Amino acid sequence: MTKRFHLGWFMGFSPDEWNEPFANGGSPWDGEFYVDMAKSLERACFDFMMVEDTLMVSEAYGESRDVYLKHALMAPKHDPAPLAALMTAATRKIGVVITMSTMAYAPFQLARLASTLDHISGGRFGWNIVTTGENASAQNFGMEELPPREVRYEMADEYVGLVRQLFETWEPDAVVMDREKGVYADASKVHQIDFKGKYFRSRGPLNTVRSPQGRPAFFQAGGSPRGRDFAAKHADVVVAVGNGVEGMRKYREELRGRAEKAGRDPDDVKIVFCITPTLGETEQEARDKHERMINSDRFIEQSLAFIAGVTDIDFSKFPLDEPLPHLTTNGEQGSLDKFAQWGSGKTLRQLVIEASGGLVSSVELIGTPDQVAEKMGEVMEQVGGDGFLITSPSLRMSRRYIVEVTDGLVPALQRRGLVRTAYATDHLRDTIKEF
Ligand SMILES: Cc1cc2nc3c(=O)[nH]c(=O)nc-3n(C[C@H](O)[C@H](O)[C@H](O)COP(=O)(O)O)c2cc1C
Repeated sequence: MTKRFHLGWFMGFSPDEWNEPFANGGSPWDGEFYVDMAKSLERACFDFMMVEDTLMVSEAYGESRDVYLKHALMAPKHDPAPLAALMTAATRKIGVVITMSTMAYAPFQLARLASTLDHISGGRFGWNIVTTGENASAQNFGMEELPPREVRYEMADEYVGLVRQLFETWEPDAVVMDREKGVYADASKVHQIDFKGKYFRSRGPLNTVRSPQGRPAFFQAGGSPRGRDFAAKHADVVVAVGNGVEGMRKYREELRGRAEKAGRDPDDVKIVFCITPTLGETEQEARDKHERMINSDRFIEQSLAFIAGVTDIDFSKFPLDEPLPHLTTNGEQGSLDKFAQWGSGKTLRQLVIEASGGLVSSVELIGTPDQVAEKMGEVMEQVGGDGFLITSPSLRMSRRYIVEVTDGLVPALQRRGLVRTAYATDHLRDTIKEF
């Protein structure tokens, strides 16, 4: 039997497509657009959707907010937690994962919110653990600048240790609702933790009932060696942008090795790779679409502003037709490395065109649904697993693109036995572990 792989979708509570011929409106703030999307993805049996998040209006490109606001790039971006509640209320099986930064929430507050959302979703909630990589975000939370990556992950390790303990403060049978004795919860089964770490303290217990999954599914995207160790230690699902098939295979092997060193069964850590398929009724139509996108006026500016936003490097300073000098960042080094192709001698313009649409594609997938499905199957076989995280090539969602995937690509994958055709379990962590 063909080995199946997992499908997730990566999106943000950001403006949907607003100025293209098949735009939807650009003001999805009541959540309805994304609720519809969640229903469509559930119909297509996606394992989960993951809502990204950042906490600033960037000024990284050209030291100004202008480009970001002009293109609605990385801002506006609304809070994913209430959206998660709406999306799960409208669905029954699909997992909903939101990004919350260890910099932004007090551990108790995050544990409480995650527990509440796990209840509302009936056990389908996931937390994408990020440490935040931009100074502008840190400054919104009262810091002068972002702590160095090593410190951020040291803090995050302690943070996750603490919230894990908070999730355990209510034993599974703590709520007894004994009418005769008039007891709602058995106090002997609700525990204080008195956590005193280097960075965080919390007394506990949590004031929410133990959630259906006990704790949410943990997602993470470690790119640096330190980040990968963190992912290998904590994550149920690691999301990554691979550098071609070989890069994906190596990343997965390496991460599984780290998980084993951390004392985990590597099969308990699923690795899913970002892709941005471009689909058409014919291969030529798909290629034309792709060409139109990369040759549009705004493409280069948007791509550079995006990579500037996640690396805190001002890409407006570099000439477009010369190679980049070697650069490092306290932000997303992995995204920078993938984008810059160090040593290739390529000009900045060539790099942008090759990154083709948001820097988040692990392999190029352009063609008819059948062609792309076939290639996805081949790639997964070579990589070894465990799935893909789809996002749109323009990083904007449109109903048209969602339908191309749910009614074109997914059925083509299902016909090949490569993805699920039904949900077997109710909880997100079980869905992820099913294969
Ligand atoms: C697919 C993917 C999604 C990510 N989503 C977010 C996000 O929503 N918010 C955020 O602050 N960082 C996000 N990141 C950044 C990661 O959390 C991480 O910082 C990055 O991969 C670099 O790794 P490092 O922290 O080990 O340097 C994402 C990364 C990837 C690859």
